Amino acid sequence: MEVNLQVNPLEKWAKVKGKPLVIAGPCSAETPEQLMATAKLLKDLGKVDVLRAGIWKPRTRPNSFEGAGAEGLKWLADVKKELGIPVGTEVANTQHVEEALKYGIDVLWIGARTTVSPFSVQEMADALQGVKNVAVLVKNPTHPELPLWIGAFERLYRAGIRDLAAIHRGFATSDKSKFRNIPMWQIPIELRRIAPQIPIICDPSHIGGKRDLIFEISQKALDLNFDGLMIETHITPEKAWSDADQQVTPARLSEILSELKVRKDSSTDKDFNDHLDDLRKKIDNLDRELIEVLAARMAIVEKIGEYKRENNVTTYQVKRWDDIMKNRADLATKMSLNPEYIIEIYKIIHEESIRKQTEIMKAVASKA
Ligand SMILES: O=C(O)C(=O)C[C@]1(C(=O)O)C=C[C@@H](O)C=C1
Repeated sequence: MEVNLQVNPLEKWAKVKGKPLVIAGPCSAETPEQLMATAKLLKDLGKVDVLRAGIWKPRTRPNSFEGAGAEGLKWLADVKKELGIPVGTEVANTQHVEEALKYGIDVLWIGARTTVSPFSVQEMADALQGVKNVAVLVKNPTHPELPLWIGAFERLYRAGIRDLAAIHRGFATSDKSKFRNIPMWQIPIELRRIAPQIPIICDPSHIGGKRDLIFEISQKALDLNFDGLMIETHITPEKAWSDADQQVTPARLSEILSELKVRKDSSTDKDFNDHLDDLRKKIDNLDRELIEVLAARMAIVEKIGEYKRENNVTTYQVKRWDDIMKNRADLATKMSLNPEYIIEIYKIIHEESIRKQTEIMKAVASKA
Protein backbone atom coordinates (compact mmCIF):
# COMPACT_ATOMS: atom_id res chain seq x y z
CA MET A 1 0.00 0.00 0.00
CA GLU A 2 1.43 3.35 -0.99
CA VAL A 3 0.67 6.35 1.19
CA ASN A 4 2.15 9.76 0.60
CA LEU A 5 0.69 12.29 2.99
CA GLN A 6 2.96 15.22 3.84
CA VAL A 7 1.16 16.03 7.07
CA ASN A 8 2.59 18.60 9.46
CA PRO A 9 4.72 17.41 12.36
CA LEU A 10 3.02 17.63 15.73
CA GLU A 11 5.22 20.55 16.85
CA LYS A 12 3.66 22.70 14.13
CA TRP A 13 0.24 22.85 15.80
CA ALA A 14 0.65 21.34 19.25
CA LYS A 15 3.67 23.36 20.33
CA VAL A 16 5.39 20.36 21.88
CA LYS A 17 9.08 19.85 21.33
CA GLY A 18 11.03 16.84 22.50
CA LYS A 19 8.20 15.51 24.65
CA PRO A 20 5.03 13.55 23.98
CA LEU A 21 1.83 15.53 23.41
CA VAL A 22 -0.56 15.19 26.35
CA ILE A 23 -4.29 15.54 25.80
CA ALA A 24 -6.35 15.19 28.97
CA GLY A 25 -9.79 15.99 30.27
CA PRO A 26 -13.06 14.31 31.12
CA CYS A 27 -14.66 11.67 28.95
CA SER A 28 -17.73 13.95 28.86
CA ALA A 29 -18.32 17.59 29.67
CA GLU A 30 -21.11 17.19 32.25
CA THR A 31 -21.64 20.69 33.63
CA PRO A 32 -19.78 23.99 33.12
CA GLU A 33 -18.52 23.72 36.73
CA GLN A 34 -17.18 20.15 36.36
CA LEU A 35 -15.41 21.06 33.12
CA MET A 36 -13.87 24.27 34.43
CA ALA A 37 -12.77 22.68 37.74
CA THR A 38 -11.08 19.76 35.93
CA ALA A 39 -9.49 22.09 33.37
CA LYS A 40 -8.07 24.38 36.09
CA LEU A 41 -6.41 21.47 37.89
CA LEU A 42 -5.02 20.16 34.62
CA LYS A 43 -3.73 23.56 33.56
CA ASP A 44 -2.02 23.95 36.96
CA LEU A 45 -0.10 20.70 36.41
CA GLY A 46 1.71 22.43 33.56
CA LYS A 47 1.94 19.08 31.74
CA VAL A 48 -1.24 19.10 29.62
CA ASP A 49 -1.16 20.51 26.10
CA VAL A 50 -4.81 20.14 25.07
CA LEU A 51 -7.96 19.94 27.18
CA ARG A 52 -10.38 17.31 25.89
CA ALA A 53 -14.06 16.76 26.62
CA GLY A 54 -16.70 14.83 24.73
CA ILE A 55 -19.98 16.63 24.17
CA TRP A 56 -21.56 14.35 21.57
CA LYS A 57 -21.09 10.81 22.86
CA PRO A 58 -21.74 7.84 20.59
CA ARG A 59 -22.96 5.26 23.11
CA THR A 60 -23.38 1.56 22.48
CA ARG A 61 -26.97 1.57 23.70
CA PRO A 62 -29.55 4.34 24.08
CA ASN A 63 -30.54 5.62 27.52
CA SER A 64 -26.90 6.25 28.49
CA PHE A 65 -25.70 9.85 28.89
CA GLU A 66 -25.23 11.02 25.31
CA GLY A 67 -23.36 14.22 26.10
CA ALA A 68 -24.26 17.84 26.77
CA GLY A 69 -24.56 18.58 23.05
CA ALA A 70 -23.83 21.94 21.42
CA GLU A 71 -24.26 23.75 24.75
CA GLY A 72 -21.00 22.12 25.87
CA LEU A 73 -19.13 23.96 23.11
CA LYS A 74 -19.67 27.19 25.00
CA TRP A 75 -18.19 25.60 28.15
CA LEU A 76 -15.15 24.52 26.14
CA ALA A 77 -14.81 27.99 24.63
CA ASP A 78 -14.97 29.48 28.16
CA VAL A 79 -12.16 27.15 29.32
CA LYS A 80 -10.05 28.19 26.34
CA LYS A 81 -10.70 31.89 27.02
CA GLU A 82 -10.18 31.77 30.77
CA LEU A 83 -7.21 29.40 30.94
CA GLY A 84 -5.63 29.93 27.54
CA ILE A 85 -5.39 26.19 26.88
CA PRO A 86 -6.31 24.66 23.48
CA VAL A 87 -9.48 22.57 23.58
CA GLY A 88 -10.68 19.53 21.67
CA THR A 89 -13.81 17.45 21.21
CA GLU A 90 -15.17 14.54 19.15
CA VAL A 91 -17.19 15.20 16.01
CA ALA A 92 -19.27 12.68 14.12
CA ASN A 93 -21.11 14.64 11.42
CA THR A 94 -21.09 17.84 9.38
CA GLN A 95 -23.25 19.73 11.85
CA HIS A 96 -20.86 18.89 14.72
CA VAL A 97 -17.92 20.14 12.65
CA GLU A 98 -19.65 23.40 11.73
CA GLU A 99 -20.73 24.13 15.29
CA ALA A 100 -17.32 23.25 16.75
CA LEU A 101 -15.60 25.58 14.26
CA LYS A 102 -18.00 28.40 15.20
CA TYR A 103 -16.81 28.11 18.82
CA GLY A 104 -13.12 28.06 17.91
CA ILE A 105 -12.45 24.48 19.04
CA ASP A 106 -8.77 23.83 18.26
CA VAL A 107 -8.68 20.04 17.95
CA LEU A 108 -11.40 17.80 16.54
CA TRP A 109 -11.28 14.05 16.61
CA ILE A 110 -13.23 11.50 14.67
CA GLY A 111 -14.27 8.55 16.82
CA ALA A 112 -13.69 4.88 16.07
CA ARG A 113 -17.35 4.27 15.30
CA THR A 114 -17.31 7.08 12.74
CA THR A 115 -13.98 6.23 11.09
CA VAL A 116 -15.60 2.97 9.92
CA SER A 117 -17.93 4.98 7.65
CA PRO A 118 -16.26 6.54 4.60
CA PHE A 119 -19.51 8.47 3.89
CA SER A 120 -19.41 10.21 7.28
CA VAL A 121 -15.68 10.90 7.05
CA GLN A 122 -16.05 12.34 3.54
CA GLU A 123 -18.92 14.61 4.62
CA MET A 124 -16.81 15.93 7.48
CA ALA A 125 -13.80 16.37 5.17
CA ASP A 126 -16.03 18.43 2.84
CA ALA A 127 -17.13 20.58 5.79
CA LEU A 128 -13.46 21.12 6.69
CA GLN A 129 -12.38 22.05 3.16
CA GLY A 130 -9.99 25.00 3.32
CA VAL A 131 -10.36 25.43 7.10
CA LYS A 132 -7.20 26.65 8.83
CA ASN A 133 -6.23 26.53 12.50
CA VAL A 134 -7.86 23.25 13.33
CA ALA A 135 -6.14 19.95 13.93
CA VAL A 136 -8.01 16.75 13.12
CA LEU A 137 -7.24 13.48 14.86
CA VAL A 138 -8.59 10.20 13.56
CA LYS A 139 -9.19 7.28 15.89
CA ASN A 140 -8.65 3.82 14.48
CA PRO A 141 -11.80 2.14 13.14
CA THR A 142 -13.39 -0.28 15.64
CA HIS A 143 -12.11 -3.26 13.65
CA PRO A 144 -8.47 -3.66 12.57
CA GLU A 145 -8.77 -2.55 8.93
CA LEU A 146 -5.72 -0.38 8.34
CA PRO A 147 -6.71 0.81 4.82
CA LEU A 148 -9.96 2.24 6.24
CA TRP A 149 -7.98 4.22 8.83
CA ILE A 150 -5.61 5.45 6.11
CA GLY A 151 -8.56 6.27 3.84
CA ALA A 152 -9.86 8.69 6.47
CA PHE A 153 -6.51 10.53 6.50
CA GLU A 154 -6.52 10.67 2.71
CA ARG A 155 -10.02 12.19 2.64
CA LEU A 156 -9.04 14.89 5.15
CA TYR A 157 -5.72 15.51 3.41
CA ARG A 158 -7.50 16.02 0.09
CA ALA A 159 -9.67 18.62 1.84
CA GLY A 160 -6.46 20.53 2.62
CA ILE A 161 -6.11 19.55 6.30
CA ARG A 162 -2.42 19.15 7.15
CA ASP A 163 -2.57 19.19 10.97
CA LEU A 164 -3.47 15.53 11.23
CA ALA A 165 -2.69 12.75 13.69
CA ALA A 166 -3.86 9.22 14.44
CA ILE A 167 -5.29 8.05 17.74
CA HIS A 168 -4.83 4.39 18.60
CA ARG A 169 -7.70 3.39 20.91
CA GLY A 170 -7.64 -0.37 20.40
CA PHE A 171 -10.06 -2.68 18.60
CA ALA A 172 -13.43 -4.10 19.60
CA THR A 173 -13.36 -7.74 20.61
CA SER A 174 -15.76 -10.36 21.85
CA ASP A 175 -12.85 -12.41 23.21
CA LYS A 176 -12.17 -12.48 26.90
CA SER A 177 -9.37 -9.99 27.39
CA LYS A 178 -7.99 -7.81 30.14
CA PHE A 179 -8.44 -4.88 27.74
CA ARG A 180 -11.69 -3.12 26.90
CA ASN A 181 -10.41 -2.77 23.33
CA ILE A 182 -7.52 -5.04 22.38
CA PRO A 183 -4.47 -3.00 21.38
CA MET A 184 -3.26 -5.15 18.42
CA TRP A 185 -0.07 -3.08 18.45
CA GLN A 186 0.90 -4.48 15.04
CA ILE A 187 -1.71 -2.19 13.44
CA PRO A 188 -0.24 1.16 14.61
CA ILE A 189 3.25 -0.33 14.07
CA GLU A 190 2.30 -0.96 10.43
CA LEU A 191 0.69 2.49 10.13
CA ARG A 192 3.99 4.02 11.28
CA ARG A 193 5.92 1.90 8.74
CA ILE A 194 3.82 2.82 5.72
CA ALA A 195 2.95 6.42 6.70
CA PRO A 196 5.80 7.55 8.97
CA GLN A 197 4.73 11.21 8.72
CA ILE A 198 1.46 10.67 10.59
CA PRO A 199 1.92 11.31 14.33
CA ILE A 200 0.33 8.62 16.50
CA ILE A 201 -1.29 9.31 19.86
CA CYS A 202 -2.24 6.49 22.20
CA ASP A 203 -5.55 6.47 24.08
CA PRO A 204 -4.83 4.12 27.00
CA SER A 205 -8.18 4.95 28.63
CA HIS A 206 -10.17 3.24 25.86
CA ILE A 207 -7.68 0.43 25.34
CA GLY A 208 -7.59 -0.46 29.04
CA GLY A 209 -11.11 0.43 30.10
CA LYS A 210 -9.71 0.45 33.65
CA ARG A 211 -7.60 3.19 35.25
CA ASP A 212 -5.12 0.64 36.65
CA LEU A 213 -4.02 -0.26 33.12
CA ILE A 214 -3.32 3.29 31.96
CA PHE A 215 0.30 3.46 33.08
CA GLU A 216 1.45 0.19 31.48
CA ILE A 217 -0.34 0.89 28.19
CA SER A 218 1.09 4.43 28.06
CA GLN A 219 4.63 3.19 28.71
CA LYS A 220 4.31 0.57 25.99
CA ALA A 221 3.07 3.23 23.54
CA LEU A 222 6.01 5.51 24.34
CA ASP A 223 8.40 2.58 23.91
CA LEU A 224 6.87 2.04 20.47
CA ASN A 225 7.72 5.64 19.62
CA PHE A 226 4.21 7.06 19.80
CA ASP A 227 4.03 10.85 19.76
CA GLY A 228 1.49 11.47 22.48
CA LEU A 229 -1.14 10.29 24.93
CA MET A 230 -4.81 11.08 25.38
CA ILE A 231 -5.83 10.25 28.95
CA GLU A 232 -9.33 10.72 30.31
CA THR A 233 -9.20 12.77 33.50
CA HIS A 234 -12.05 13.80 35.80
CA ILE A 235 -12.18 15.64 39.15
CA THR A 236 -14.22 12.78 40.65
CA PRO A 237 -13.80 9.82 38.30
CA GLU A 238 -15.99 7.41 40.26
CA LYS A 239 -18.89 9.85 39.87
CA ALA A 240 -18.36 10.42 36.13
CA TRP A 241 -21.49 10.25 33.96
CA SER A 242 -19.69 8.13 31.35
CA ASP A 243 -16.75 5.68 31.42
CA ALA A 244 -16.23 6.07 35.18
CA ASP A 245 -13.84 3.08 35.43
CA GLN A 246 -11.26 4.40 32.99
CA GLN A 247 -10.79 7.98 34.20
CA VAL A 248 -8.13 9.23 36.61
CA THR A 249 -7.92 12.31 38.80
CA PRO A 250 -5.65 15.16 37.70
CA ALA A 251 -3.34 14.24 40.64
CA ARG A 252 -3.05 10.64 39.41
CA LEU A 253 -2.47 11.87 35.86
CA SER A 254 0.41 13.95 37.15
CA GLU A 255 1.95 10.88 38.84
CA ILE A 256 1.52 8.78 35.71
CA LEU A 257 3.17 11.44 33.56
CA SER A 258 6.15 11.80 35.89
CA GLU A 259 6.66 8.04 36.18
CA LEU A 260 6.60 7.42 32.43
CA LYS A 261 10.00 7.01 30.82
CA VAL A 262 10.46 8.80 27.51
CA ARG A 263 13.23 7.04 25.58
CA LYS A 264 15.01 8.31 22.49
CA ASP A 265 14.46 6.57 19.15
CA SER A 266 18.17 6.14 18.45
CA SER A 267 21.56 6.91 19.90
CA THR A 268 24.60 8.80 18.63
CA ASP A 269 26.92 6.83 20.94
CA LYS A 270 29.47 4.98 18.78
CA ASP A 271 30.02 2.04 21.14
CA PHE A 272 26.29 1.52 21.45
CA ASN A 273 25.80 1.60 17.67
CA ASP A 274 28.77 -0.74 17.03
CA HIS A 275 27.49 -3.27 19.51
CA LEU A 276 23.96 -2.99 18.10
CA ASP A 277 25.36 -3.61 14.59
CA ASP A 278 27.16 -6.77 15.79
CA LEU A 279 24.00 -8.13 17.36
CA ARG A 280 21.95 -7.27 14.27
CA LYS A 281 24.45 -9.14 12.08
CA LYS A 282 23.83 -12.21 14.25
CA ILE A 283 20.10 -11.79 13.72
CA ASP A 284 20.61 -11.44 9.96
CA ASN A 285 22.52 -14.75 9.92
CA LEU A 286 19.95 -16.55 12.05
CA ASP A 287 17.13 -15.22 9.86
CA ARG A 288 18.90 -16.59 6.79
CA GLU A 289 19.12 -20.00 8.48
CA LEU A 290 15.47 -19.75 9.50
CA ILE A 291 14.39 -19.10 5.92
CA GLU A 292 16.64 -21.91 4.63
CA VAL A 293 14.99 -24.28 7.11
CA LEU A 294 11.53 -23.11 6.02
CA ALA A 295 12.48 -23.67 2.36
CA ALA A 296 13.74 -27.21 3.16
CA ARG A 297 10.52 -27.89 5.10
CA MET A 298 8.44 -26.67 2.17
CA ALA A 299 10.32 -28.96 -0.25
CA ILE A 300 9.21 -31.93 1.89
CA VAL A 301 5.64 -30.60 2.12
CA GLU A 302 5.61 -30.50 -1.70
CA LYS A 303 6.84 -34.11 -1.89
CA ILE A 304 4.11 -35.15 0.57
CA GLY A 305 1.60 -33.23 -1.58
CA GLU A 306 2.56 -35.19 -4.68
CA TYR A 307 2.47 -38.44 -2.76
CA LYS A 308 -1.00 -37.62 -1.42
CA ARG A 309 -2.20 -36.73 -4.91
CA GLU A 310 -0.98 -40.08 -6.32
CA ASN A 311 -2.72 -41.90 -3.47
CA ASN A 312 -5.86 -39.75 -3.45
CA VAL A 313 -5.39 -38.58 0.15
CA THR A 314 -6.60 -35.21 1.53
CA THR A 315 -4.21 -32.32 2.08
CA TYR A 316 -5.42 -31.57 5.59
CA GLN A 317 -4.44 -34.24 8.12
CA VAL A 318 -6.22 -33.41 11.37
CA LYS A 319 -4.47 -35.89 13.63
CA ARG A 320 -0.97 -35.01 12.40
CA TRP A 321 -1.71 -31.29 12.62
CA ASP A 322 -3.04 -31.64 16.17
CA ASP A 323 0.10 -33.61 17.16
CA ILE A 324 2.35 -30.92 15.65
CA MET A 325 0.54 -28.13 17.53
CA LYS A 326 0.91 -29.91 20.87
CA ASN A 327 4.47 -31.03 20.35
CA ARG A 328 5.75 -27.65 19.08
CA ALA A 329 4.03 -25.83 21.96
CA ASP A 330 5.78 -28.19 24.43
CA LEU A 331 9.11 -27.70 22.68
CA ALA A 332 8.63 -23.92 22.84
CA THR A 333 7.94 -24.07 26.57
CA LYS A 334 11.04 -26.20 27.13
CA MET A 335 13.10 -23.59 25.30
CA SER A 336 11.59 -20.72 27.34
CA LEU A 337 9.62 -19.40 24.39
CA ASN A 338 6.00 -18.31 24.67
CA PRO A 339 4.03 -21.32 23.27
CA GLU A 340 1.29 -19.01 21.93
CA TYR A 341 3.88 -17.20 19.82
CA ILE A 342 5.16 -20.47 18.35
CA ILE A 343 1.60 -21.70 17.72
CA GLU A 344 0.78 -18.54 15.77
CA ILE A 345 3.88 -19.10 13.61
CA TYR A 346 2.89 -22.75 13.03
CA LYS A 347 -0.62 -21.73 12.01
CA ILE A 348 0.91 -19.63 9.23
CA ILE A 349 3.33 -22.43 8.27
CA HIS A 350 0.47 -24.95 8.08
CA GLU A 351 -1.76 -22.60 6.09
CA GLU A 352 1.03 -22.22 3.52
CA SER A 353 1.54 -26.02 3.39
CA ILE A 354 -2.16 -26.46 2.63
CA ARG A 355 -2.06 -23.70 0.01
CA LYS A 356 0.95 -25.32 -1.68
CA GLN A 357 -0.55 -28.82 -1.60
CA THR A 358 -3.88 -27.48 -2.94
CA GLU A 359 -1.93 -26.02 -5.87
CA ILE A 360 -0.29 -29.42 -6.43
CA MET A 361 -3.69 -31.16 -6.42
CA LYS A 362 -5.13 -28.57 -8.84
CA ALA A 363 -2.22 -28.84 -11.25
CA VAL A 364 -3.14 -32.44 -11.97
CA ALA A 365 -6.87 -31.83 -11.97
CA SER A 366 -6.36 -29.32 -14.79
CA LYS A 367 -4.06 -31.77 -16.69
CA ALA A 368 -6.59 -34.57 -16.39
O1 LIG B 1 2.04 -34.36 7.35
C1 LIG B 1 1.41 -34.07 6.32
O2 LIG B 1 0.47 -34.77 5.87
C2 LIG B 1 1.74 -32.84 5.60
O3 LIG B 1 1.30 -32.63 4.49
C3 LIG B 1 2.58 -31.79 6.29
C4 LIG B 1 1.74 -30.81 7.06
C5 LIG B 1 2.78 -29.79 7.65
O4 LIG B 1 2.91 -28.68 7.14
O5 LIG B 1 3.43 -30.16 8.61
C6 LIG B 1 0.77 -30.14 6.15
C7 LIG B 1 -0.57 -30.47 6.10
C8 LIG B 1 -1.19 -31.40 7.02
O6 LIG B 1 -2.44 -30.98 7.48
C9 LIG B 1 -0.33 -31.77 8.13
C10 LIG B 1 1.01 -31.47 8.16
